[in-house]
Amino acid sequence: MKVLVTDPISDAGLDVLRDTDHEVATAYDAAGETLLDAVADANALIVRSGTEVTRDLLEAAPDLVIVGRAGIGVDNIDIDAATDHGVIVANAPEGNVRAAAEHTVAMAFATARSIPQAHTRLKGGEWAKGEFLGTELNGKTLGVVGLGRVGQEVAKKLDSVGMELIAFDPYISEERAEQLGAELADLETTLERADVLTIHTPLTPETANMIGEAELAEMEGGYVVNCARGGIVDEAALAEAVDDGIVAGAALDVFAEEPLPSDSPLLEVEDVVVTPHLGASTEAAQENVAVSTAEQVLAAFEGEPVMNALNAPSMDESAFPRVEPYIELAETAGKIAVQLLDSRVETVEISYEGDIAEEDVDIVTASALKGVFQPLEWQVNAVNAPRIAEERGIEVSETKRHQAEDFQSLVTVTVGDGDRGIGVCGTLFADDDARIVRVDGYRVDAIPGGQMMVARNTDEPGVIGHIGTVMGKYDVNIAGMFNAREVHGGEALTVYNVDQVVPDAAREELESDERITETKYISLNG
Ligand SMILES: NC(=O)C1=CN([C@@H]2O[C@H](COP(=O)(O)OP(=O)(O)OC[C@H]3O[C@@H](n4cnc5c(N)ncnc54)[C@H](O)[C@@H]3O)[C@@H](O)[C@H]2O)C=CC1
Ligand SMILES: O=C(O)C(=O)COP(=O)(O)O
Repeated sequence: MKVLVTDPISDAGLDVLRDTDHEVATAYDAAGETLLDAVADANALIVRSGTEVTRDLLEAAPDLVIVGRAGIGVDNIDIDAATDHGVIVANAPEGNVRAAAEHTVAMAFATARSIPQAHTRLKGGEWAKGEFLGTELNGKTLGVVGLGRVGQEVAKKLDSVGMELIAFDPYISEERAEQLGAELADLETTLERADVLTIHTPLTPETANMIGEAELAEMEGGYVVNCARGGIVDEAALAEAVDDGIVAGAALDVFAEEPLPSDSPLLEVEDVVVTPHLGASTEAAQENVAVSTAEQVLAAFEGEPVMNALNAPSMDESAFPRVEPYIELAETAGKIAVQLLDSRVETVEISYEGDIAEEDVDIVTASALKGVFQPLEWQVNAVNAPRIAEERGIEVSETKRHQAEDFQSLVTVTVGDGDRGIGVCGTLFADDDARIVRVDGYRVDAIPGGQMMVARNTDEPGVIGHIGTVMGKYDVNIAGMFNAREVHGGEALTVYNVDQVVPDAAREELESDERITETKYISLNG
């Protein structure tokens, strides 16, 4: 597998990848066509905030399995497009939180005490002591917009220097805010009360330009710190508010245009402190996020759950060994069921019985859907299968029953076309040996694999012999079979494992015999 890294990450992460047999390539300055060429044969792409992962880029990378973001923000990644292409997107949401929070605190002090401005004057030979009268943070109010991981860490740190805490975050519980000693309020109140306003939301359509001229007007002499994302605060409005003294000062680590915001008015304003997106740039943070991202790439290559996947089912690592064998079984059951139905799929039901019903089975359900869609869709996998179902208006349901008749665990995939449904039920014997134990209500004991044929015929002497003869005539070798019937002399269903494709002509010849009602060739390959 080839891992392409397009933004600089710590050697600690690169070493995790290099310790495997995978190829690791870096293309730090690649852009435009060069970048598209570089991703053409990549199986994984690792980025930071410097690479725009667009739909075009994803289209240029047909073998991509995962995009790993060695950091938190994924606003530079088109996750929708990745999902459409069946590409996992995973970030590293923990590793740089402390670094980002420390940088935010440093920026709050830097602006409140004019440290960069005083520094520049002194380096220029001026002892401008009398010109700087700072603001003490002790006793002032910190307004936090976005009380997530970084926001909470900043709140804790600035609480310990004696600040009051007020926060605006519509998606956080009162209880969590209370634990931090923060009062939850609406945006307007937060702006009015904050002496220092610090932003910690992701950049989304909802947060873009959420702090503009009207919001800044509420600040009256306060400070604004943004170490989250450029574009959340309107840069022109902030530059003007600081210039006019409505806002006392601002400190920014992030810009609407990066790198080097070419015409941001903020760079011209004396009381605006800036850093070039350094929030996560500590050795510890970079090691953390690089290692975490490399591990997730390896998990994706192994088909294991990717812990921080943003668009794919993820699961608890300790439960994975119990669930893993069912992933393939469900896919197989889905593939068989859809080929037996052989008409438009309108419903898919995945039911779990016995021990497996106790587990988190999202990943198994996604895999069953993958099996159902595989014969129909190019490049379908557990990432995009749930979306394919949704887009096609296919009703997906999941049921769980804690008891399983005769077996420890059963997974049944039933596909329906609105008129009828075909259920294929599988289980695992010792050593995770997969068995199909029920097909459309018939009890069978079939080993799924390779190529199969399922025939329905009347239960009378000579029929199976006739089927064997016809198959032989078409050079199809029968490797194994299981015959099932509900009642003596009624309809029987037989599952054949075959070594060759069953040609249409063979099936037509079989079906021309009035004792044989239906034959279906099933391929589990691909
Ligand atoms: N400058 C840098 O180098 C770094 C920047 N970041 C950025 O910091 C930001 C925060 O990261 P985390 O705390 O890890 O994210 P998080 O997801 O843990 O927290 C974000 C919080 O924002 C809240 N939120 C979402 N929409 C909101 C809205 N419309 N109004 C108010 N609150 C809203 C969410 O409920 C959540 O609590 C992200 O934008 C991230 O990219 C993170 C690390 C380093
Ligand atoms: O983790 C984040 O969200 C960051 O903003 C850090 O960005 P970076 O990895 O330094 O480009």
